[in-house]
Amino acid sequence: MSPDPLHALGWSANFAEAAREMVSAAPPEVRPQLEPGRVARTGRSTLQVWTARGPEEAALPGAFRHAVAGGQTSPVIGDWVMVERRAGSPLRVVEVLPRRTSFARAVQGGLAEQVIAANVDVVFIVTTPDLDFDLPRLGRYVAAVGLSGARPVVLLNKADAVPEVHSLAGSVAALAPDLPVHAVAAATGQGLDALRPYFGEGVTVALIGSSGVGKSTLTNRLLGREAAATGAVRDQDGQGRHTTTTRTLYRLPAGGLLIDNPGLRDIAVWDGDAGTGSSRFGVIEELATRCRYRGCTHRTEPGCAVRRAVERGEIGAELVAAYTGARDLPPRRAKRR
Ligand SMILES: Nc1nc2c(ncn2[C@@H]2O[C@H](COP(=O)(O)OP(=O)(O)OP(=O)(O)O)[C@@H](O)[C@H]2O)c(=O)[nH]1
Ligand SMILES: [Zn+2]
Repeated sequence: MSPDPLHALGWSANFAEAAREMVSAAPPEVRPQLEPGRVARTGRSTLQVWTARGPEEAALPGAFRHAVAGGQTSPVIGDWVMVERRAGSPLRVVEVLPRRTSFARAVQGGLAEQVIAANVDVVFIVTTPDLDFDLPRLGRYVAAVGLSGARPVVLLNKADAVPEVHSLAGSVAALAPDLPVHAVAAATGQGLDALRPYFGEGVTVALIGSSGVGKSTLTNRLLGREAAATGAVRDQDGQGRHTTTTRTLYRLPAGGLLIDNPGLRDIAVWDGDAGTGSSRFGVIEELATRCRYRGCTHRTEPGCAVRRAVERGEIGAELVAAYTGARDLPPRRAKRR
């Protein structure tokens, strides 16, 4: 298998290492049947995965669907999974490789987390001054994106129709150090050339922003085709508030990948918990599923995946301190998994 098609999909050394470990832990007769693929679309019992051969359907065994605490991680869009290819049977998902970044939102009133997208490198936070523009809230989204592990970039859209776009760029850029801000008009293409450099080979970009800011228009512009239904279409077919219903990973003609996902794109789902609640800790909770002990406090236990991530510089020690401080419960006896 040539590695090149995978690199174009975002494959990197970390994933390769995790895949090697996984393969070497498998029974010898199974090893040659295992290969990686990237989740481009999720369904209930099947996924679309992109392997070195191209887009393929893969079966999702039940263990992934009824994932409970301590069970198998359920694949989400953007995940790298290992699939088993056996002659005469359909491709089958075997394992989800550790995520480099993950977006989660609180569900069940903050009691649980749902990961929406994985392995996103850059998030375009799309906003426009003609809608409910709120600088402090934008600042919270920027911070939340940073904590997820992705790089935040703000797009002030509708520059053709809303002149305030230009006067606001300065105050938006001041929200965080080195925060890129671009004034664009998705409808006319104005300013979009400045976005091309983000779409390097294998780089995954996701879009978030309130309804009506122009995410679908931007997606179509970047893809050069009508992939996502825009507001105008929605008004005609009279469907619900959001027109984009499939969770889709797109490949851009010039390289790079774009996730336009209804669960991710509406920043309202982050509201309220983006600054202080559990969503900023999604990365840690994801890592914690790989700690050796269930109930690991991420302080002194051996085999702690959270501390290992800090040591590797993958997450900040301050975030972990905030997290462990947030749940400073009486010590529980750690249970070996
Ligand atoms: N003037 C102007 N209008 C734009 C621009 N981009 C989008 N629009 C319009 O804004 C409306 C909403 O655009 P969409 O692309 O559907 O917005 P969306 O963010 O995908 O909205 P949801 O699907 O509801 O989340 C449409 O009528 C677009 O034509 C722009 O750059 N300039
Ligand atoms: Zn731990």
